[in-house]
Amino acid sequence: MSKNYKIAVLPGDGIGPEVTNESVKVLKVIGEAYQYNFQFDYGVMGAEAIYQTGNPLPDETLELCKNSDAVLFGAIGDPAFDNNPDAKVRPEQGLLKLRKGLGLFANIRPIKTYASLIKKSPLKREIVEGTDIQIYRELISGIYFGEKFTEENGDYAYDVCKYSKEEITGIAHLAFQDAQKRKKKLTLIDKANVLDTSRLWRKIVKEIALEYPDVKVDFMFVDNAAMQMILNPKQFDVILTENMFGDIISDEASVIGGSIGLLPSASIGNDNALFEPIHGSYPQAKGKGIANPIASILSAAMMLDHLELTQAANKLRESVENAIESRYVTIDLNPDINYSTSEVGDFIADYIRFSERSYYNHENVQLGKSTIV
Ligand SMILES: NC(=O)C1=CN([C@@H]2O[C@H](COP(=O)(O)OP(=O)(O)OC[C@H]3O[C@@H](n4cnc5c(N)ncnc54)[C@H](O)[C@@H]3O)[C@@H](O)[C@H]2O)C=CC1
Ligand SMILES: CC(C)CC(=O)C(=O)O
Ligand SMILES: [Mg+2]
Repeated sequence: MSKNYKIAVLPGDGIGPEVTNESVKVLKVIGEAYQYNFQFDYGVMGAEAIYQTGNPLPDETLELCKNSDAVLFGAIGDPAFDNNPDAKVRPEQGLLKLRKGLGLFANIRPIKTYASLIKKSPLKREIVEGTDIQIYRELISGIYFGEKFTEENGDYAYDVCKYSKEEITGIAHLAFQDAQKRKKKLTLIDKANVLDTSRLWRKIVKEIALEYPDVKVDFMFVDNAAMQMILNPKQFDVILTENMFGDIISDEASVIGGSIGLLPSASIGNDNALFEPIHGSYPQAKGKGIANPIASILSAAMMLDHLELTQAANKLRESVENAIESRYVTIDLNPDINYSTSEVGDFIADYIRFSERSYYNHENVQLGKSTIV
């Protein structure tokens, strides 16, 4: 009997719906090939939700997510709000409220390279080749969640950065446990020469490190880390950092692989999990069919890992690698060939179909007839 999984799908704004469509497309094929019953329930959020309901995260959307096995999220954001400093309600508030409401304290962002894309990076081959980093970004505290104030005359404003021991402890343990399975190195990125919150991070991470004696810990100021990330990214194994530093450092790290359109993430809490590309809504590309869907599809693979569907997760990653190595990619990675968002999704879906024997038999398709593999 096939197992049921309830997946909440929040496509969001800009390119969010286009890239999320491709993830749902490939997940449907995975479901058929491996006999998993994925039920996709859609929710509205972001600018789209503001236009429809006045609220960037309607209660029904949060409830839908809470009652699901996992959430697949696209992206939110709209220039109508970005260009209006007086907007009282913003799409981004919906995303922060969603992360907080689901208790998603750890955002995990893997950074890696693909052999055929090494030359797409603006950095030298010897710098990027073999990079393999896991960034653990705290996701529901820090300056994005502290109190805010703007004076009525608009001449004065502040955002407060706060952290508690509990908020640091949960994600730190996850990062140390991952480091134990990897190269056993953890770098805390902070600004402990200036910020009290960073000094708290250092103190707590040093205490927790005693429980993981096999993991080598080092500390790096974020300004230096920004430079080291593009000078010598291979020095990093697991990076642990607070919310805003992790946001910025991970976008910077996307130049190593060749495009931010490749980078997925998992946002993990005690009771819920959400999977999202690290990029935003890229509004300039909306509706053009040029957005790279791979960040979203690899986020779906992280979702399969989370659901303990490891074989399917590995198949999905293999299919993405096949598309990349076959140069079947969007314009950000190949301006000469330039496949569309949905063509890349189709290619990945077809690879799964044609490489899964059970699916062949099921569909009565003759083995060896594929033009794709
Ligand atoms: N998680 C989320 O929903 C996020 C939302 N945003 C929102 O998105 C909007 C746009 O923000 P930006 O700063 O321009 O960041 P962005 O990540 O949307 O785009 C920055 C640049 O990255 C590249 N890019 C992004 N996604 C791509 C994809 N799938 N394929 C190929 N290239 C891609 C494009 O060159 C683009 O100009 C804003 O409203 C912002 O608030 C920004 C970051 C995260
Ligand atoms: C729009 C922000 C709230 C989020 C962001 O940039 C991110 O999570 O990468
Ligand atoms: Mg970001």
